[in-house]
Amino acid sequence: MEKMIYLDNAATTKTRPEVVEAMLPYFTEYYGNPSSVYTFSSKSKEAVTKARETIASSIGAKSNEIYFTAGGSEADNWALIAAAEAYADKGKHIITSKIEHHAILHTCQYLEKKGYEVTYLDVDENGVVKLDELKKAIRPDTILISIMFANNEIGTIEPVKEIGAIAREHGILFHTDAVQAYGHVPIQVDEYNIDMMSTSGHKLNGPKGIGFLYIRKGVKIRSFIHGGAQERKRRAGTENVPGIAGYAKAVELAMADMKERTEKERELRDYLMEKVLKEVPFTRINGSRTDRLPNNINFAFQFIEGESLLIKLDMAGICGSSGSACTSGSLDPSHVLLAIGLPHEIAHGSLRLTLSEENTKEEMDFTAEKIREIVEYLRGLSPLYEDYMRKHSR
Ligand SMILES: Cc1ncc(COP(=O)(O)O)c(C=O)c1O
Ligand code: FES
Repeated sequence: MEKMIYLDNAATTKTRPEVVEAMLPYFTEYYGNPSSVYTFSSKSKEAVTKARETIASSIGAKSNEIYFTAGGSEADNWALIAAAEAYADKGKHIITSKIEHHAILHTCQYLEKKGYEVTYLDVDENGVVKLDELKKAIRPDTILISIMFANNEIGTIEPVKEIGAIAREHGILFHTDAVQAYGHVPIQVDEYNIDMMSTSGHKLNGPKGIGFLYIRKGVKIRSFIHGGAQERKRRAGTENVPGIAGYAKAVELAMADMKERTEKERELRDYLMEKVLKEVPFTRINGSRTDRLPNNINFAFQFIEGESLLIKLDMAGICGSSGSACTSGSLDPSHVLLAIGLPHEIAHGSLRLTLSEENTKEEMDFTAEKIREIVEYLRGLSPLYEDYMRKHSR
């Protein structure tokens, strides 16, 4: 393969070699089932115990508040469904936002079919949840508030601390989907009043198919997968020992170098963003310019289709992602871009680039140059652009 420039780290990240290294013994050497009684399996059990400690301490939690899952989607499903069931006697109203990941939105729709009521909060033009709307939405029968820590498309970081405080003040459970934020921004569950939190290993250079749900001690929440007694009887199934060991390694590394890593990403990100904004007319940035994940860029290029841009970028060896949905078989653009008020035609011309510390300035220069060339080319084919230019050149 020719040189590839990977700018889709919000989709998934490269597993660090140290992570793979940490996983290997649990496939071939210490493959015992952690639940078995013989001494041989104590190595696997020990790995899970240690991993739980490492992970718990990264968010200021206790080990027995960490429940391993098969990733972010499972943690989101579990948090919402099990909490809804456990607190149904108090009420059946849930508050979330319009820009959540589908793992939350589709679970909410499922709960609506089961007789729950869900309020989907609006966000402002930067994708920030409106706190006054949140306060107004709270009812005596509200049992759960679920708002993401940071958005996967536009990178906006939500006012989680304020949301947590509001939830606490009203005695309502607060869940946050921190899949995009964990390992990229510091998170302490007590400081933010978080009662439940979902994460996923493959978004912070860990393995795929492993995540955890943090559940604060005292929160009444039922088991989600029924069967054996694993995860304190709340999530049955033989533990994914290599995945868990790898996840803990990824967390350890991510916490150790978070500051330098994200500073480097931010610098490269701002360089690319400014360059493209300067060189490509009719371009805007979607999402907050200040409260934003350090590695996220989301451009909207007027008069073009994000999909065509992506395909052309791919031909140049650049991996990105678009806010458009035609790939998922729908003609609607992303629900996130519509929620921040972008008109359809602009939302269609969006491009998400998410960096890693492995990217270089040369890659940013190459990417900016390709974007400039391709956008110019695509606009040359666009009747809308031609129309606009004709009207405005008179
Ligand atoms: C905000 C958010 N929540 C949940 C998920 C789902 O995580 P997983 O792929 O581990 O199921 C993702 C992944 O894209 C995400 O970005
Ligand atoms: S054509 Fe792809 S989403 Fe619009």
